[in-house]
Amino acid sequence: MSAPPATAVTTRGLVKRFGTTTAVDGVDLEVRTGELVVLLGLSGSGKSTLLRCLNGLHPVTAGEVVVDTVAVHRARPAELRRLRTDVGFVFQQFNLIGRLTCLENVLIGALGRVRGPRYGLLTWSARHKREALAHLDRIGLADQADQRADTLSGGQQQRVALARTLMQGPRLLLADEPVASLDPENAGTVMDLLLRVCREDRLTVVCTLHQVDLALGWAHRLVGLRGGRKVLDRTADGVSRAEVMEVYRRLETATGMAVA
Ligand SMILES: Nc1ncnc2c1ncn2[C@@H]1O[C@H](COP(=O)(O)OP(=O)(O)OP(=O)(O)O)[C@@H](O)[C@H]1O
Repeated sequence: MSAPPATAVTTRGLVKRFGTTTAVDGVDLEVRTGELVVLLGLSGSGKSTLLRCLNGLHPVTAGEVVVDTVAVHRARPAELRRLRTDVGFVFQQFNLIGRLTCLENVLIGALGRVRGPRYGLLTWSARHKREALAHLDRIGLADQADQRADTLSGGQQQRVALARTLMQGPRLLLADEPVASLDPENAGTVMDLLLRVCREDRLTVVCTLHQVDLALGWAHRLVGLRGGRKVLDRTADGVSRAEVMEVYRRLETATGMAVA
């Protein structure tokens, strides 16, 4: 891809329905290149669905999604496959292959960039191995390169998962509750790393979180969803906690009952 445009992600009137459930309801969003945007909202407010619409994991029902210069909402399967090598995805559950070493797991991130399959460490070039080691070094786990992934702590596994995603060479990184299963210290370490790749690589990060304090501490911008609609879109600078907590105000139904 050529030089990235200043806007990394644009959605216009994005709607995603599952049967009769409207998960995302007319969301307009602009994410600038190099920004760390956190999506907040109650469980079921549409955060994960919105994230998955950005790389075409969920086809959209209506509206537009543009990532870099790719119109995701009308992309053909081959175009979507190409896009997904430019868009990394970090999941809550790490999804490492436990019996493989950390280095082998990170190398998997490069599969989209090489021709043909790879079976084991010996089939990777020295250049790829050096690159994978450099990513492990960056996340502070170079000395664990030869250790089986399933022997690491949750926090360490999530860092390896991040290194694997960086190995992909993405421009956009989508992270779906990347710290939900981590203790506060490890959660902070992972958020630090996400912010660092934003700053140093000008990588754009869109991340869902449940912890408002982490969002306030690390995000450049906060986007709040309620019932699939965008109800907050503010730079984190100067935003008050009370303002953010409004996102979590329960929806009032016609009968006065509170629902999420
Ligand atoms: N694959 C699916 N099929 C049917 N309904 C879905 C599907 N994925 C999400 N939904 C529904 O869409 C709505 C939004 O869900 P989504 O997972 O995006 O919310 P969320 O804000 O990410 O929630 P959480 O914080 O619990 O992960 C919910 O009502 C959910 O049940």
